Amino acid sequence: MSIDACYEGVIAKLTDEGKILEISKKLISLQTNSARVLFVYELIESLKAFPKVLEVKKDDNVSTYYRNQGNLFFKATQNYEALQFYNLSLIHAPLGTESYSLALANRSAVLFSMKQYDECIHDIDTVFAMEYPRDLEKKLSKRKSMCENFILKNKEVKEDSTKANFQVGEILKFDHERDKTYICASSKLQVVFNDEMGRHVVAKEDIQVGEILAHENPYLAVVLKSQMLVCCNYCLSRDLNLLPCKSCCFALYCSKECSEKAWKEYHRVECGLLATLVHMEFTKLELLALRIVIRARTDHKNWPELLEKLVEIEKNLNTPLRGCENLGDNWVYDSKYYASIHTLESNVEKRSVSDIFQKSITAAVFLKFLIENTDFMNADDAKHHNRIKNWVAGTLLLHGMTSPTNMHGIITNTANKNGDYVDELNIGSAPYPFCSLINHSCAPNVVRYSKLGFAEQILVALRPIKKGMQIFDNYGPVFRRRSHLKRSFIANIRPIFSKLFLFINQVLFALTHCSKNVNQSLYYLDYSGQQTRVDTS
Ligand SMILES: C[S@@+](CC[C@H](N)C(=O)[O-])C[C@H]1O[C@@H](n2cnc3c(N)ncnc32)[C@H](O)[C@@H]1O
Repeated sequence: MSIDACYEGVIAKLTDEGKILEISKKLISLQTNSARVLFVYELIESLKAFPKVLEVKKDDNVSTYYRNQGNLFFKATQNYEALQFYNLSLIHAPLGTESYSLALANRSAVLFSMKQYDECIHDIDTVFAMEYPRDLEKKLSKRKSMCENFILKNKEVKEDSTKANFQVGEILKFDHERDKTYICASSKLQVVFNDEMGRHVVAKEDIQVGEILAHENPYLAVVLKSQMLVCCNYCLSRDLNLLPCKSCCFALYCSKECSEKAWKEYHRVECGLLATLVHMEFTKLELLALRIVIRARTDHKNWPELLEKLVEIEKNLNTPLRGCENLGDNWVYDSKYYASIHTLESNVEKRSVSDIFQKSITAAVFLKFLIENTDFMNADDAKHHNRIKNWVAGTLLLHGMTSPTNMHGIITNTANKNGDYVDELNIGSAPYPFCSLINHSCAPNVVRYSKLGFAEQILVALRPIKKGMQIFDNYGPVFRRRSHLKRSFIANIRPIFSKLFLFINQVLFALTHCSKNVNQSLYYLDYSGQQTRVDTS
């Protein structure tokens, strides 16, 4: 059952029972997010409408099926499809089995055919480090030595391009003095507040076109379903040597480090739920809300430490320290700390009942999964149980509301086989708490840019910005239509700017283009392995 079907099922039952008005009135009367979610939770329970959690286990037969699919594509020299089917095969193979080695060995053949020799050797070495069918040894050793020969031949060319990439990295370096509180931002910017604009960012000094104004990493990120087979599930880098989570069939990582960080920060809780989360088609914003709540807890030693921190965060809500973390002698606003995420705008008072009801259903379903299928809510001390349940319920809804208002899509640029700019590609979504303080305009004066295959964003001045002027970003076409903007920029002048965006993207693409296995990103399979989209350029 999808989450939409769950929502529609609840509405249909309430309509049949003639209870829609009564439930809406009750929901409106509730004052806190936790009260709303716990009310909806009881309602879904009474209607017996909670979905069940699915279990998808690693399975040799499924792995073999996908490996055979990969073989078909490989034979047809459709390397990118073959690679993704081998990744599906790998992700479904129980660790240490023959299927696991074969998926890797076959992927190394694709990498060889794609002339990705370092990556090919990497996969072969991974196979050699495991128990593997001995008849593979001769073939893989031969492939490895062919790679080594090619690498030796190409060494000179590679050294030249490394030099060029290094210079390019220097060009985009953010070396301006940083603000002492908003530490990812230039000291030329200032965060201010007024009733009309909420929190917003203004220029403290004149800013030139092209100046880098901020360089921000996200608090965490969610990779899009369509990109799960080609991107690291933690850092979103596109990598040809991804390795799967040992337990679930949904997460691939580019390194042990990413896999361990993901496990510690949220995957330990999410791992057993991912099959259900993918199957139920939760949106990236809903998944972000869940992941943020989990990470908020794992950022702290235990529940009491988090609950104590929340008291401090709430105390600062209506002060200039909103969202800041106390580092002893200094307060900083930094995406590393949950305070910056907890305090993002939720627009709760502008939301309709049906919107709040829908978001409360999602929150209640997440809460149910966390209570019944994970140990997330377990506290050592029984007296905290109710507080924890209330907090998790309310915070799932809070971030169900902050996500659509604040999250940024992570867009990467793609190249064709010749390395020329082709298109923009959406790979994920993430909270960037500083970038989220920037208001929207159809005539923006800054643009956000993600380096190829990375989640970090840089903020670049699109026009000269005079001291005192507000910094404006363009949130995209949907936001423009929102009626609650107090100052609306009605004229749709995005078409004028889109050419400029394209140009800037192309320039930045050219500057940041690196050879890190990202060029073929237009080729992807839907996670199910059923759909293919092939770039023909
Ligand atoms: C990403 S936040 C921007 C920071 C926000 N002003 C705050 O106080 O946190 C987006 C929200 O800011 C407000 N906003 C964005 N652009 C605006 C504008 N041009 N005028 C007034 N409010 C705006 C809307 O409430 C919107 O949902």
